[in-house]
Amino acid sequence: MTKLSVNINKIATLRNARGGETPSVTEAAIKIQEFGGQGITIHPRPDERHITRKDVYDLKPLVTTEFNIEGNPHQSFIDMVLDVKPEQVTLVPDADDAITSNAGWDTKKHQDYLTEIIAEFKNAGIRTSIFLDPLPELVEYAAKTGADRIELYTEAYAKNYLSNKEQAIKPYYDTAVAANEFGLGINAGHDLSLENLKYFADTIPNLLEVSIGHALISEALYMGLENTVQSYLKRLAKW
Ligand SMILES: CC(=O)[C@@H](O)[C@H](O)COP(=O)(O)O
Ligand SMILES: NCC(=O)COP(=O)(O)O
Repeated sequence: MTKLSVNINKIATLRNARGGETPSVTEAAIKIQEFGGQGITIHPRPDERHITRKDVYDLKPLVTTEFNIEGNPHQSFIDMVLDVKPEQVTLVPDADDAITSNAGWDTKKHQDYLTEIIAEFKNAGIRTSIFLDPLPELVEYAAKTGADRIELYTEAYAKNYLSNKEQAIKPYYDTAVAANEFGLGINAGHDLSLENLKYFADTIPNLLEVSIGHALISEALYMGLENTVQSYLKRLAKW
């Protein structure tokens, strides 16, 4: 079964546009879980452009499904995650000024660095996942860091899905096969949508979780949040 973790960064983006509490990030998390969402993902960035440190702490007691915190492991991020203790931390190597995440880790080059950080999270009982481009040759080094999972960075798949979905998914399939061989769990995310999700979930072997935000919150403007969450769950259902 592939779990749906809803990324609520965009709820915070909208809230921050007016500086008040509307729409409420905590209420969104509660509702998404009521509607069937199986996890809540956030990506607190150092400039707090959407999710703030306060949000992270406010959300912790309200996330009764699976709390996934994404981010570049600067010391302040590491300290916050160790303090909050979510179920999962996803390490993403994005520059502070990046508009959004735009690359996975070079796990060969950063193997020692990642190994050290991952050990800290593992000692605290937090599952670890490494954001990774669909490059099978990097999987071996991801496994050597001690990470529990990889998160496949799906922007390229989403971009090329409509023109040639078989070609678009090939590197992801190959990377997933390698991850299965090395005993790594597989998550995926970035630009997944109602349109491109089903083929991805049906093709990738042992896909454990997808985290989806931008498209889901955009689609919810027209379809409503409950209907949208449930439509995603249907795309992930195997029957
Ligand atoms: C790790 C990743 O792929 C992200 O999609 C990310 O969490 C989105 O961040 P923004 O919402 O800041 O674009
Ligand atoms: N890890 C990916 C994520 O949380 C959401 O990415 P997106 O759907 O906002 O592109």
